[in-house]
Amino acid sequence: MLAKREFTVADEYRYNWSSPVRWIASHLLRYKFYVFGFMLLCIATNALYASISFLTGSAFNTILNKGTAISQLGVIALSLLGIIVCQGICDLGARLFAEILSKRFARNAREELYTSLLGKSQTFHNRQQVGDVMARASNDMTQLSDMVSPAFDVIFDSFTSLAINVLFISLVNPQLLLVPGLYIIAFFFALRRYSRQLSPVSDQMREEFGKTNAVLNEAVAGIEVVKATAQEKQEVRKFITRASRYRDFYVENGKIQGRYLPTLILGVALALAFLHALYLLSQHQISLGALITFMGLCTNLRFVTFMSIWSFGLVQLGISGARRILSLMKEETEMDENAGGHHEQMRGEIVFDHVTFSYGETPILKDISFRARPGQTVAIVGQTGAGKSTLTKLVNRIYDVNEGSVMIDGIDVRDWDMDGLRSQISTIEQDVFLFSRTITENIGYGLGSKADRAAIEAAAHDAQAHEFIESFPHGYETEIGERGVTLSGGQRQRLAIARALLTDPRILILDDSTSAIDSATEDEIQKAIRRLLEGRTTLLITHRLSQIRWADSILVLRKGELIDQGTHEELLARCETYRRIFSHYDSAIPASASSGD
Ligand SMILES: Nc1ncnc2c1ncn2[C@@H]1O[C@H](COP(=O)(O)OP(=O)(O)OP(=O)(O)O)[C@@H](O)[C@H]1O
Repeated sequence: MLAKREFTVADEYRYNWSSPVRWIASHLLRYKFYVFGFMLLCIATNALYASISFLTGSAFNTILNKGTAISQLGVIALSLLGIIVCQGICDLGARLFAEILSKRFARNAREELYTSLLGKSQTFHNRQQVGDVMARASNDMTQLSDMVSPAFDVIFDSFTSLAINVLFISLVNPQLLLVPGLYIIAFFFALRRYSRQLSPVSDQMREEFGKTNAVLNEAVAGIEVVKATAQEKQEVRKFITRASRYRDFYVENGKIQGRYLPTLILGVALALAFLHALYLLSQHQISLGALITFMGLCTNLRFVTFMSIWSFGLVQLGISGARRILSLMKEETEMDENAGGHHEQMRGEIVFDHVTFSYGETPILKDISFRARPGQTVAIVGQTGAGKSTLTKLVNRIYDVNEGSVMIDGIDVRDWDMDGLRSQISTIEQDVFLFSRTITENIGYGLGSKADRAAIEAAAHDAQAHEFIESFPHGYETEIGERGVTLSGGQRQRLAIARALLTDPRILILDDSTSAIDSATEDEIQKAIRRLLEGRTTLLITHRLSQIRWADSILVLRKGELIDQGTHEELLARCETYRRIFSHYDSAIPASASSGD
């Protein structure tokens, strides 16, 4: 388990992460009853199956032994029937237990990965390709499930069958063990070589599959750009290149399977075993019935031989999948939920004390210091790329500072309980994210199941969203398309404002929040925003002059440095950069909006 996580689930089951195999074992051993039940049922199935050959041999001996009564044959036939029925029941139980184990394993591993991803920092998620993460969460998970059932199931079953058949052969006549013994030694060496050859190819296959998925995911997510720039051919080429690499490893995998030696060795072994048994028969060391039993038991060795080709292939793919899932979960994350940290109702004072921050090598924010008192609105202005959005992301710890500190109510944000901190800060970003759920669920998202319908409608009213929501045929129950594509930019932002109003945060971060709203609704939106800001400390990034003017204080950023701060009038009077930005914003504002300022 990782030392740092942003999110944990109460009473979480701890699995062993020290290696992929141990991780798999710890998942399976969570259900010991099913694991041992499966093993016992497999052993019973195989013992019963092997005894069929035994009884067939005794039937031959009975027939050849002229003095015996026909009733003895009847007893053997009835015993065979009973054995077959019992074997069928045990077989059914073993398969059922294996299936239960496989599905529970996949379900628990999915849950573990999902929880782990939710607990990772934003920096971690910035590093990942969504398509690759999805491939791990879906396809690699399926490989895990297939590895347990049918692969493990068949492997355990076939190796139990091997052991029991060998045991039964030794009961017929220990001398008969010679050829099967030599075969088993050769089989194990060949199998070890096969697994070693297969392992790197399986790893590469899973890796290539993830990359192919990432290319596909990116093209589908950016389909508008692909179409608008007529780059379908380029995307197809990229995809084919990736898919061909995956195919090459798939073919390589097939070649290794094709070179699987034990099937050939088994053919030779069966012929030698027959010769050996004939020799022993000619020496009167075994009966004809024993020879038939022996050959029946030898033929059962085919099962383990043939099944190993694909079952070991599936196991290798499962282990490769487990390795990829585990490596994602084990990747260190920078932040911790800090459970037990400072947690109380915020007043809303924000202090930046000599803050320096960088995403990589180059500092994006340099030595920033300012104070926002509770309830104040602080606007942040600066050219594009100056670091305005980055600065706001340090307040709710999307990222942590490199130097200096960000304090809320006098406590460093790193000492706050993560949940307590984030639940009292709301952000409305430039690119509002909505879930493909109903409007009610989207507005109530920040409160989870606690949101009631009346409060949601009141928030929508205040955000000037009620009217357009009601105009939809399903009103508040309208399903929003993925990422909110079925709504206009302005509608998305009003839903975001409603969401923020509902959570009633002490601190609000508004990042260019009204830029997509047309001038006709501008006045109403201004009202909604004023209501939203009332009594909350707000960090405001906007191109709206009217909003900048309301601000109690304005920070002027240039290339990550805070070059001045003060009120609109103060800055107009003394800050050349502010005047320049201000004149730029002014000209960017439509005439109707400007006149309202
Ligand atoms: N996740 C990230 N990883 C690496 N660099 C980033 C990341 N996000 C932003 N940057 C870089 O940080 C710098 C500041 O970006 P930021 O988004 O804070 O600027 P901004 O002032 O808000 O710009 P805009 O007004 O265009 O939104 C930019 O140079 C940008 O390239």
